[in-house]
Amino acid sequence: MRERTARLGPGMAGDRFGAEVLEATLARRLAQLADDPEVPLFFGRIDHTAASGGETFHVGRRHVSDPAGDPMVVDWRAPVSVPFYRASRAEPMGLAARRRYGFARGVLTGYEDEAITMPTATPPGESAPPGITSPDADAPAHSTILEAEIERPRTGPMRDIVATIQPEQDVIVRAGLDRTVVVQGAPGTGKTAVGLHRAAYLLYAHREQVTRRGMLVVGPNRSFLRYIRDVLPALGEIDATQTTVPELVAGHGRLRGDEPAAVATLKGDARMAGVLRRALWSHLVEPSEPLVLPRGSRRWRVAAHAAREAMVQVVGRDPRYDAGREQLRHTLAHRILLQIEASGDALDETAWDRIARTPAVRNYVAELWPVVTPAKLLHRLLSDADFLAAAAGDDLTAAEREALLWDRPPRTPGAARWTLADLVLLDEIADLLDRTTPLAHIVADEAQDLSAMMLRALGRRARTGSLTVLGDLAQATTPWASTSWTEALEHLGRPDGHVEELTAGFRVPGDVIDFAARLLPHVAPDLAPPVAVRRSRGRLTLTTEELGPIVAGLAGAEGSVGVIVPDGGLAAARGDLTGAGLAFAVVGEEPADDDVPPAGPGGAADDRTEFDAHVDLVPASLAKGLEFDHVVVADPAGIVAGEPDRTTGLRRLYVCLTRAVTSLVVRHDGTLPPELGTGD
Ligand SMILES: Nc1ncnc2c1ncn2[C@@H]1O[C@H](COP(=O)(O)OP(=O)(O)OP(=O)(O)O)[C@@H](O)[C@H]1O
Repeated sequence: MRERTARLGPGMAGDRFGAEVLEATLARRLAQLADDPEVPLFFGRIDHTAASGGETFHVGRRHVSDPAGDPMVVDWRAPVSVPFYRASRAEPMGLAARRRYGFARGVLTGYEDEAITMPTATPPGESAPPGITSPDADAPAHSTILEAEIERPRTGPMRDIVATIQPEQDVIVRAGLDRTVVVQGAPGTGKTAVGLHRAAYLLYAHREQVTRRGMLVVGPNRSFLRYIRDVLPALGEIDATQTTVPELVAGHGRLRGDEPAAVATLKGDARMAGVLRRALWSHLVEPSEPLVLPRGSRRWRVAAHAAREAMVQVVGRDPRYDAGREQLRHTLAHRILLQIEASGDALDETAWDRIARTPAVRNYVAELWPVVTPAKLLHRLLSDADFLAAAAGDDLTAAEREALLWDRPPRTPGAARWTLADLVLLDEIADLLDRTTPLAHIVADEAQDLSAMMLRALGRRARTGSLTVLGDLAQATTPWASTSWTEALEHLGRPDGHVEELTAGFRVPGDVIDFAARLLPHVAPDLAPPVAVRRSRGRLTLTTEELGPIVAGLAGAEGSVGVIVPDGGLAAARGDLTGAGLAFAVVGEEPADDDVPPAGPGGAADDRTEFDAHVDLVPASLAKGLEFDHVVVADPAGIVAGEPDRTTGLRRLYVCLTRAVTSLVVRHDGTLPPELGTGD
């Protein structure tokens, strides 16, 4: 398929422009077909029963056809592939058997067959088809290939799970484009994986619409986006934009300021939406003078009361603020037009618009419906106590208004040191002025950490589309975090969205879960820990040994190593690891050239990420969403103390303790947070 595409050179096009367009299309197509030789094209096969047509399909990452154009591998997202993921002996979906292939670095290492339907079709005296083990109807299907995939030592950045998506995950992945879904799940239950596979599914199932209108994947920070960035391209999808909330609102101004958590929380409160709306619409001025339009020798007028009536009429249509101004100009122009026509003047069809554009109409309307910019409005709101009080009405207390006001207001909006919460407010104002262009779908990861106003910013970008919202309320570590998904759905403007829960833990082994779950009653009493599906119970070690030797002891381990430290302890830990002669990368810092090997065959130097290093040093605030084969959590008490309050601190620690796939070492100075209950 690649060769065929490459042969279709741009020479086929008629003219130069056509050639350029074709070249761009071919380059895209080639990029989509580009393959990692280590990633096999198929991973499964389904055999239908004779009664269901008896056909056999290989299932793979993408559709592959032979030179004659006949399908050799069907795309995992095609409807025909659904039984591969969902068929069971209880519900065979027409399958006789399912085959799973095992690969190691692109080399086929084995396969296993699972009989789905009892081979009743096999006539007596004949044996089952070769390779198909006779089913024991009562035994749960066990797959060593699936188990090996789950147990495999983790290295490098996140990989896709396309070969082993579980039935309950598949239901979410294939939810329709019109459905907004919240996925609540304990650490390691596959939320991120499911969200990315849903993105890939929607890009496939609604290709034209989703590519045209856009797909956005929103993650908590840049290093997390580097961690997941290979997953969609490995599934053949290069058309999703991966971003963070700060990047999403960066167009409104430069992020330059910081502020107390209480103020940021207040600015993130949903009540601010009403305050901004009232502040904006309070700019309308009641007309006191008539509109006078000189035309030739005559002067046409719209009386002040009639102009007022026109304004009320326009406002009643609930337009965006800027569109309302245009509508008012046209409504007033229409009134003049009627007068001119009544006087017997014949007007052509452009007259209405021409009148609306005259300086007299423009200037008159500009007085009544003044131009407002987001920055000017927010600057005034945060500087002018009376203006804020009027806009706030009963929504904010006097103390809250006091907290919102700047101590030393910048002289101009341009001089304001906007904080992240401010930029999100500017985004809300921009949408009140002019409708934000919506996208087809948004996947929002770690969404529990978003404020109501941030959720609104995402919701308006999916106004005519839908969202996949991923998160875990127990891992909320921002002061403005959600405490309920029902409320979050309200803020997203999707009260009808569904909340699904994933409970099977694919990452964290049993002993490590049991340890981390001691924190749950303190951080999220209503939530249960994941149920580990890993067979290995994992290794858990509590120690007071020095950090350098601990990590040195793991340097020869097969999988990746993550050393999680309090943000404030990063410099010291860096010294410890360097002192122990270890090579490592730091999460959040773009790696230097010689820190990590090139990323895969043909990977350019700037393709490397910190996750290509064997050992990663991780500030606790960036641990969320990541996983490592071996994890060392240094100074748990320091991690808890690094947060503004104890609950947030314990949640941060819960996040850090749940990053390990194989082993967890907790390194402390002799005292552990009492909530870990290690006193016994
Ligand atoms: N069906 C599956 N088959 C194999 N591996 C899976 C499956 N589902 C999830 N995993 C693996 O489990 C690990 C955790 O997945 P993921 O990071 O998506 O979980 P999460 O719920 O987002 O975790 P967190 O709450 O910590 O962010 C990953 O290594 C992922 O590949």
